[in-house]
Amino acid sequence: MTGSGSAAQVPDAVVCQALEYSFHRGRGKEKATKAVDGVDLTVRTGEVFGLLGPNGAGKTTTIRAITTLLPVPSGMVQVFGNDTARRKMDVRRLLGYVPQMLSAEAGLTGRENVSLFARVFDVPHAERAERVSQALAAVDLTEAADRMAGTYSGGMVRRLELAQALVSAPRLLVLDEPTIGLDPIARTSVWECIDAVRQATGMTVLVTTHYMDEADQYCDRIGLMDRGKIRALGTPEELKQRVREQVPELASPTLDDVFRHFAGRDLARGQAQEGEFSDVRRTRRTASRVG
Ligand SMILES: Nc1ncnc2c1ncn2[C@@H]1O[C@H](COP(=O)(O)OP(=O)(O)OP(=O)(O)O)[C@@H](O)[C@H]1O
Repeated sequence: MTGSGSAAQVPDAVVCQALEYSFHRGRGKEKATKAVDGVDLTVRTGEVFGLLGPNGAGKTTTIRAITTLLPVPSGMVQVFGNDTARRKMDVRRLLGYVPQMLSAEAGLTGRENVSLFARVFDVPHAERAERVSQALAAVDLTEAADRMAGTYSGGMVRRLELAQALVSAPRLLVLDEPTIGLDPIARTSVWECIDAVRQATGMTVLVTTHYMDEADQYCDRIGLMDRGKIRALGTPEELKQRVREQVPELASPTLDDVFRHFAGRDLARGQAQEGEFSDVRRTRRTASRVG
């Protein structure tokens, strides 16, 4: 699969074709939830791609398949041309992943946390100290680097987790709800760090979020996901333009209007109806992050 546009021969960062994933439960695994239902998706090399949708839409399941943390029972996923089913370790070497779950250790300093990741990801010993310092500097944690992570604010913890993911110099950074539960200032600083690293390295970023304003401001293209399917895909402006053409009375649609148009319901309603358990789980994750 080659990249689109003029950058021919450069493989796309991610290609998903007809991706499906179901969770089975019950004694005989007879009850199934189809979390991902035929997703076709391309993330172009160098872009910031946002997977946007309410709780339970299937975003996390999709990125867990892309990051090789879930098998792909049906469909195909490639990362920079590597099939995740056949070249799992090659794919993992190309990735940095910041999951929703807390991945920093409170009882270690920021520097120790990042060093741990440098060792796990085989950063050469001779380069390790320098690379750790660079990763901490990239997320503006140089001054706090030798403090215990348990003393960090929620925003600092998220930036520390970014540094952990960046220390192996990934070509693709995958972030699952990177700003969930943060105040607006901390959210902005997380995005500024992501943006600065991307400008400096040309790294591709795949991010899930349900914050429409962030997607609008920071993502080059977005995929609107609901109930396991991609409902619409394009730049924020392209999606708004499609709504303007199809609903002329909406002269200045927001991304919320775009979601409502393509998913047939409000993003907020999707959250309230399907996201209660996720919301509690997420609030707890956030509390443990900050606490
Ligand atoms: N381990 C699991 N076992 C059973 N069902 C699951 C599991 N993980 C997710 N699901 C279900 O799969 C569907 C998609 O969940 P997923 O976490 O991918 O959505 P999401 O868009 O990332 O939402 P959230 O941000 O709330 O995690 C939901 O219906 C969810 O309840």
